[in-house]
Amino acid sequence: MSLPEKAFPVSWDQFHRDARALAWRLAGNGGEWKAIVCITRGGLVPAAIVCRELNIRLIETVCVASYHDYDAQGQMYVLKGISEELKADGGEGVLIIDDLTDTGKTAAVVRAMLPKAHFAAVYAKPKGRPQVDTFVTEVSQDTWIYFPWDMGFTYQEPIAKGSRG
Ligand SMILES: O=P(O)(O)OC[C@H]1O[C@H](OP(=O)(O)OP(=O)(O)O)[C@H](O)[C@@H]1O
Ligand code: HPA
Ligand SMILES: [Mg+2]
Repeated sequence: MSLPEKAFPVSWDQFHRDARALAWRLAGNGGEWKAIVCITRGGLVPAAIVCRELNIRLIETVCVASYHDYDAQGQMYVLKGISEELKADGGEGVLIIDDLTDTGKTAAVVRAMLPKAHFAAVYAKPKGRPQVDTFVTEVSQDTWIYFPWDMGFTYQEPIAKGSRG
């Protein structure tokens, strides 16, 4: 496993704030969204926050898996697609939500299913940006975002090492 150069750890508080900021941006777009399609699993958390803020009650999932070990992206698997009802009109008025876009490959696969939908992610890396209509924070391509649901509390070595005792 090769670790990425830079780390961007995100706490639950920070994620809640950033997902709410995404909702504010989407509200500012003047959009009336008829449904959310969230890209599992990472998109489930921001989708819960955005649907509460924007009063959207029709929530669909598209189940995509690609990363198996940190920065190694493997084969893309669509485990569950989107309902025919939401795909009608090319997804006009539908909001697609994910936690982030990295290379943009996941976003491209889902966009192809709903070409007229609006794609929103909380975080974006430069390669994925062209796939995203609305996002909150950009981080560099060589940064790995650590989400709070993947983390736990651990002891931190002091910056000046060797002074634990
Ligand atoms: O822009 P890309 O390079 O395609 O990467 C972004 C995708 O990778 C992660 O999902 P992952 O496939 O790891 O599954 P998960 O959401 O179940 O963790 C993340 O949640 C995005 O969906
Ligand atoms: N963090 C977490 N999951 C990811 C990332 C990332 O930076 N890129 C692709 N999946
Ligand atoms: Mg994902």
